[in-house]
Amino acid sequence: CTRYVLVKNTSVRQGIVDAVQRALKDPKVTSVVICGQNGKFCGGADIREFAGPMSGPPLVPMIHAIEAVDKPVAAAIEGVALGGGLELALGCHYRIAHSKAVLGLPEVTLGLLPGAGGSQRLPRLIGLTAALDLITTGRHVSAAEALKLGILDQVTDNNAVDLAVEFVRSVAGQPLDSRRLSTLPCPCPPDVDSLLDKVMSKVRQRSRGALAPVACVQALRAAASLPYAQGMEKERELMATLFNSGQARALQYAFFSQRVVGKWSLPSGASWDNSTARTISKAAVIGLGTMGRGIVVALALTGISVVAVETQEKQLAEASRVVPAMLQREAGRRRLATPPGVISFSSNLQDVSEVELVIEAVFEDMSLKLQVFKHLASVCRPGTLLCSNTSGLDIDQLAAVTQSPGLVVGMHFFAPAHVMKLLEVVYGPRSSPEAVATAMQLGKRMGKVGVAVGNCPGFVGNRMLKPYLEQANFLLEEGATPQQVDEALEEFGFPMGVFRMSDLSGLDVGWRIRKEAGLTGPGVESTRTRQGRRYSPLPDQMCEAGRLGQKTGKGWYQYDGPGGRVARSDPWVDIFLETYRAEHGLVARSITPEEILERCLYALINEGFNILQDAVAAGPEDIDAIYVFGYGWPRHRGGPMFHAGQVGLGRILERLNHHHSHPDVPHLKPSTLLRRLVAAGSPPVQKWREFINKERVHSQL
Ligand SMILES: C[C@H](O)[C@H](C)C(=O)SCCNC(=O)CCNC(=O)[C@H](O)C(C)(C)COP(=O)([O-])OP(=O)([O-])OC[C@H]1O[C@@H](n2cnc3c(N)ncnc32)[C@H](O)[C@@H]1OP(=O)([O-])[O-]
Repeated sequence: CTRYVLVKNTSVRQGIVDAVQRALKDPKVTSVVICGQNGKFCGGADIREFAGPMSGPPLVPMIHAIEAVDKPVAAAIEGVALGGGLELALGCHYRIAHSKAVLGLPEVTLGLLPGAGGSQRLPRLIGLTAALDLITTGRHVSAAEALKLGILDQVTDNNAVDLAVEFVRSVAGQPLDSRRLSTLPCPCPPDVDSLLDKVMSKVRQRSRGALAPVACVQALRAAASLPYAQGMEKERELMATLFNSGQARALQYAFFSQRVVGKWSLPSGASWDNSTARTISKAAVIGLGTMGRGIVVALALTGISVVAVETQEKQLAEASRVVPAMLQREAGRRRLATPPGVISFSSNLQDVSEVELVIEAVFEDMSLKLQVFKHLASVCRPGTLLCSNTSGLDIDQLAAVTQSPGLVVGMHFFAPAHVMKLLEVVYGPRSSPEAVATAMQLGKRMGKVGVAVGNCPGFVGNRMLKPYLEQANFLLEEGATPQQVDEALEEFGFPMGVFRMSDLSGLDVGWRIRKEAGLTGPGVESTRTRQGRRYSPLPDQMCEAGRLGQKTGKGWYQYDGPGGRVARSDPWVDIFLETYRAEHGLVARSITPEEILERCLYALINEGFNILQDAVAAGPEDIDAIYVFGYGWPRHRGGPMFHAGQVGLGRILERLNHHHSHPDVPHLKPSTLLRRLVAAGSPPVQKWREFINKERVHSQL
């Protein structure tokens, strides 16, 4: 028996072909074990190879060659068997794994489908129903689940390679026909067509407009209805369609962006690889409203002990009841490796004197936050990191009231804080690299996608949201309905349009921010130009009419009472808009979905370019990760900045100029950076960082 250690990408394929050939020719070899290196079987194809021509032997015939071998071949799976890695294992006659191994066919998350026979072999092994679940979701399964499903033959806590060697020796000489998956029928339920139709409508609904999940179902339909060879032809056709699609490129960009943002850097030169993070074991959360409770749970899930402080007795009593249940539910769902941290509840800020990090999550009111930070500065021991969950207020102003401004950063969570993956880590000019590194590391421990961003009103996500919402409101003034705007955005791929989203989060959230900014409220003149910019008072008037969204049963839509979830159009809103337009002499015009997307999305993208220009985000990947993980941007479109590259920067610039030139559609003045990139020939999004850094060096010279 010969062990062949393999590594990923072209050299893997060549190595396997050579090894199998040698094994076949060598009469002393009775059986073969294929294993990985350094405790990792194979993570699948090298995604970086997709951009260029594939070299080396193709995967499909290589796996067929293995399956056809007349000596038993076992895959010894440690670490991961994902994508092409699992497809390789499915071509083997047996599969043995370590109990900690993870398996899956995640191609759909990259805009692809299992293109090396996985869509045809897996359903023949575990049945159509189970294969539909794994392939259309791309989810990973543990070794235990894989054993239960029938993917694995044995699982061990000991050395999987040794067990595979012993096992495959024991079956040497036995017939292999029943082990060659491509020769087996595909086990299907009696109502196979209705199952496939049901799954097809589910995947279409789950990620609207995404191509890969639909193709996965089509490939599995082929597995269920065609002979293997024809099924493989169908898989090849579908893969060819997906491989060069914009969605595949967008999803592969999103895969790498999620990792790029972890390699953060600050304008000061501090970065992930030259800064030291402090490991936190005791933390505190101040303010136990919805966000504070979620943050307490997110921290405790990492094993950190948490002091949860709320000065309002009623709020504290409710949190003391609700939070443990939230923690128990979430801990059960995640099968934690370490037990959750202990949570203690208190109404006394003095009780945070021994913690290493505090996250303030009180009401979004600067005077209140300043009070809390002043108090914390006097209570906490020196060296304690003080973080704020503010969604856009000035971090540096908070830092200024403490003795150690270097230890103040923003940790902006997104509701629900224990579920949403995005975390904006906001550094002020005085934030130390240690504070940023510690917050980023803590975010990673919480399973978040942490993005380091600069301190400005709204930081990155909410700063871009502002012009996006403005344009949506302007479109209502000009003749659109909330349904039309939402439908255009949902057709683009957002799970919820902007007005449905406002109803969900509550119209009063934005109203409070605009009042805090002096844009509306008692004593502010109700004109359509405020602070020098066109302003739409529509949302304010909705709030003044008590229409706050789902919480009041009425907002841009109507619901079955307060807390209702099902949005229905409301004639009251149509009359409200008609009356408003008449009052202001506005004549409604018909507005196309294309204009809605241009006005909303290009306004958002343009602000993204301004953010890059201001160095508030280090690169387009940071902005795209923020929008994919925090704002529902469809992942199969990569993110706003990636999308801009796909539309064409010249086109974006031309449309912004077109709309900006219209006297009644201001604020779409193209960003200088956008203009510079177009003038430089519109480099691909992966090159923008270089361009920005080079520009910055020139501008400082
Ligand atoms: C024919 C076939 O049908 C089709 C066509 C395919 O097979 S398509 C491909 C299918 N395979 C996948 O989808 C697996 C994708 N990878 C993962 O899920 C995870 O990586 C991991 C395996 C579970 C490990 O997680 P990790 O947390 O320990 O490390 P990491 O931080 O994620 O990754 C560590 C480093 O490795 C890089 N990396 C990981 N997987 C990669 C891949 N498949 N290709 C290229 N680079 C990869 C990653 O960018 C990072 O780089 P850098 O930032 O260090 O420069």
